[in-house]
Amino acid sequence: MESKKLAGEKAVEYIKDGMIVGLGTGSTVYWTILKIGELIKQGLKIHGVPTSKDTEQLAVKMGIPLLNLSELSKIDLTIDGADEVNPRFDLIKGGGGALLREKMIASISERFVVVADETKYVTTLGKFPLPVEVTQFGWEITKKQIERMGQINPQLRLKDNAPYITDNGNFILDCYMNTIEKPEVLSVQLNMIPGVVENGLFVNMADTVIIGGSNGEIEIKHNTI
Ligand SMILES: O=C[C@H](O)[C@H](O)[C@H](O)COP(=O)(O)O
Repeated sequence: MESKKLAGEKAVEYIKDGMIVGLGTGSTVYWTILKIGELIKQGLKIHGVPTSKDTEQLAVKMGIPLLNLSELSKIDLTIDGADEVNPRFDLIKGGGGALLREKMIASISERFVVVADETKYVTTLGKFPLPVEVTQFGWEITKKQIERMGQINPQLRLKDNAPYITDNGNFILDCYMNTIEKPEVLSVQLNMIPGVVENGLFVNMADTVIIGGSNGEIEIKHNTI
């Protein structure tokens, strides 16, 4: 928790007065949102755009004024967590089920800052099962089509013994693979399957990655690729 807090709180240094800030989802960016709440009490003026219903609730609780994505054409800065990050600034996201809104918001952000603890930084993506958001309608067929791609084992995500339902009313297939050699290829292939709404690969989208270490140190990596 301490390394998540380190990374999460550090990210507020990228926020400037007047910015529109995309607010990610999860237990690392949680610390960013709490810190933003404190700064707002001290006079910081920003607007947030939440990437999930959970984040919306937390942001409201912290007194962060919010904007709706549909009112905007761009976002100054988005801060979000990740399940895995590789040295090419590719990410796996969606462990908390928020991948679609997160990707939509990151895609219109001028700067995308990722906060993570050191366990998330890996040489090759894929140990963490890749979340793929699919329509409820015909999800079994979508699952079969993903299986047919080979070396992928998609499993319907469950919560309390029932299918997990995203904020967008869809299901999630967690795809077990072990290694993802070419995230840029896999991402396109998955999104071409009818019934796939979005996948959790964020290919070279991060501009900055802030990594919190268990030794209390913070490492900041800037994307120059
Ligand atoms: O859907 C959830 C998001 O992609 C999260 O940002 C990701 O799962 C990382 O979450 P955490 O910081 O809790 O590990």
